[in-house]
Amino acid sequence: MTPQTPSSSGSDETKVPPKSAEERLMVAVRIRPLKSDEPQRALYAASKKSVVIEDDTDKNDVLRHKRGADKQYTFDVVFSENTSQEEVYDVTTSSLVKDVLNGYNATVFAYGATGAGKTYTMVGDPSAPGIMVRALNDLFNAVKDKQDQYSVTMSYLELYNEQIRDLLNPSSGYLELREDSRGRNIQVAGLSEISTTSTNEVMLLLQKGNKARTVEPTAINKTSSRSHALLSVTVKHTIPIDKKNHLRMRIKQGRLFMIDLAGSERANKTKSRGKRLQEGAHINRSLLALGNCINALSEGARYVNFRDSKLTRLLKEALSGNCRTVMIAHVSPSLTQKEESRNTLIYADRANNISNKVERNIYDVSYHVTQYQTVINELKNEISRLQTKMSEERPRSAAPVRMNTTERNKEVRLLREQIVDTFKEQMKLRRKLMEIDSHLLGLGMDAERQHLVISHWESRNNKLYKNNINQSRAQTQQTLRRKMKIGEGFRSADNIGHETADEGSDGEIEGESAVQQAWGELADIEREQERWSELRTLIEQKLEDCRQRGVALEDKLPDILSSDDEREILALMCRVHELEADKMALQSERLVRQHELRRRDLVILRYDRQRQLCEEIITRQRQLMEENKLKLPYDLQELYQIYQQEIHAATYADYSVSPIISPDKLPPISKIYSDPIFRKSVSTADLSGTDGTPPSSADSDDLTTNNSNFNNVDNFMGHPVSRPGLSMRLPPLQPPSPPRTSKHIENAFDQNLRRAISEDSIATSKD
Ligand SMILES: Nc1ncnc2c1ncn2[C@@H]1O[C@H](COP(=O)(O)OP(=O)(O)OP(=O)(O)O)[C@@H](O)[C@H]1O
Repeated sequence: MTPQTPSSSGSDETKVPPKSAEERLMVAVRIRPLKSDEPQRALYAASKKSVVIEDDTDKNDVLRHKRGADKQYTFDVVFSENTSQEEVYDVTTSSLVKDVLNGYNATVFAYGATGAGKTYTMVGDPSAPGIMVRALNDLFNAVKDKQDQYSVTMSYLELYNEQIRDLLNPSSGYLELREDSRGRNIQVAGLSEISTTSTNEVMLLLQKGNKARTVEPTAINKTSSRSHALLSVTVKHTIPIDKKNHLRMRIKQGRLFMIDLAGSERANKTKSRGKRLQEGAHINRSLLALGNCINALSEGARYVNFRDSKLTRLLKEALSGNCRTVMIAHVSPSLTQKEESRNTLIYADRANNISNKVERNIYDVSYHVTQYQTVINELKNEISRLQTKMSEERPRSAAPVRMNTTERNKEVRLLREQIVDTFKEQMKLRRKLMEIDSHLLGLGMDAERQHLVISHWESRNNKLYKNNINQSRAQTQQTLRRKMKIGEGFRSADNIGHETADEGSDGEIEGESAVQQAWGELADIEREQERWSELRTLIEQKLEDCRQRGVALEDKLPDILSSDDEREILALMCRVHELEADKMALQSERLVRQHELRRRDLVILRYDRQRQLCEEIITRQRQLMEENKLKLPYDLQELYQIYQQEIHAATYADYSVSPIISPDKLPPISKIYSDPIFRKSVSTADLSGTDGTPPSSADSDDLTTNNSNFNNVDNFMGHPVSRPGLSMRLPPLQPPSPPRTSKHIENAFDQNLRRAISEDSIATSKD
């Protein structure tokens, strides 16, 4: 079996992989060392890729021994007992870390029976840190000096008895798993997402989380994890697309899940009773659900039931979504654990057949969409801070004793009102900031539009433009500005681009006045941008002041409140923050969708332009052929025919949704019918049967002069495809119209493009 490790794209950002690639799950097996109380071995690594379970039949019983041979399993990689933590990390996870930095999702999960070494691999100990510590370390080192571009957030949860607990904030109780109606977009509501850029802080958080995890001794493992633990780190890399004004951003977002599953166990072996027994049952049930999913996925089932347990719902993306996944199956070499090891290897072997579609999460968003995200992150941070405050045991202050109840209540009310007011003001200022950003975005788009007009003009009038954009642009700009200054009309301008532009032609005059206007507007836009940027700085300062006031007020709380009051207020504030964050998340999601739709509109417009140009070229070429009575090669005839069918098929499809396109509209290529050369001999009656039937080749025989077969449009274009229920009539002849030049098409395209851009700016500024 060829190992197909999750290929790392390294840090080379120019290498853009295919949009989405099918990738097989990587399966590694790690064998833990035998313990002193495990005298007999049943399993060993036969090579770097294979593991053997020994047959335990009596070696002297020749017949039975022959029947039950040792069983060998092959995997992407097998780690023998003495493999170091570093090697395991390097082979399985270090490339995933690079992938995550490049915008991919990745998961590494440890699977296996209880006591097989999963927690050792994932968490490790201080002298031999495991994958989680090493991965976090590498991630933070990679972004250390680029904190302005990267944001890193982490969360850590445990799934214990089918209940989700936040390991970074254990006092928050059980959390809910939410997903949309189609079972996608799975999220844990209320889970703290801590954003940090400090490696030390993140290590402390990890330690804190590990301490909070439910661990109990069992007969098999003194430190048996009774829960599944999921550590998630999200890395967001924001790169300005427009380096000048930072209004449009490209975001690469990758997420790394590191999962330490609880181990499957047999109650009689673990000697579990009571609570332990119940835990074991839950663990086994969720692992059984995981096993079922692995089975179904490995067999290529069309429907896989992820809904059987929370574990499988949480792992859905890793097993069947957009994610590079590595499974590290753990086995004990001990004879006493042979059956458990065999089961693990069987599942690992099946998992080898699972593959995922992996693609990079890169999207372009306008600045204010990222702003929403910033505000949401800030609110989430505040929630975490307040929650930590709530869980801290505070010494009771002397103040409540000094004050009587009425005084204290009055003071508490006042403080609460002040805190809520400051929060409201903060939200108002944040929204104001977003409005300003939105306006700046609109201005940026306006500027882009003007640049489009200018560069269009430049490209038409200045050949240098393509070879040396900057020089050419600066040159054009300088010349135009000089002319504007001295009030010279563009009509009388020299040939600015030193090119062969048609001086005096209507199009040229139009173009010149448009470019003059564009420069004027650009100057206005720049002034506006400056004004709004100043206002933004002012509001930002106000927001910072307001935030400081809020923190100062919160700090007053311990002096005035008894612990219960304080908790109540903090809980209330958390709720308000949560609601605001949820609202913002919804708004930003809506914006992202709108943005995506608008982007697609632009792409469609571009395709449309290409299509129109192709039609123009084909029609003109056909015209030339007709005029010169050229014989059409057979393959070209065929291509025309396919094209004709394609156009009819598209027209048919469009007709069902769009009332604008009539089914009997002749495809643009057939514009040839209206060309003078045809008009001479073709009449409407010739082309369109009154009964709505397509014209036969005999009907159009008159069209031909010499090469009747080749010049007969239906012969070489094929008959229009008739569809049941649709009468395919050819349209009446169009009155002769001047041929549409590519310039006309471009103008129409530019108008559409401009419309789309201005709609975009209107929509964004409304948002
Ligand atoms: N590769 C290894 N090298 C040295 N010691 C190991 C190794 N793997 C596991 N151990 C030791 O074996 C014991 C059990 O390991 P661990 O707790 O990681 O198992 P587990 O699979 O997580 O079990 P459970 O599912 O019950 O939590 C621990 O004392 C651990 O230190």
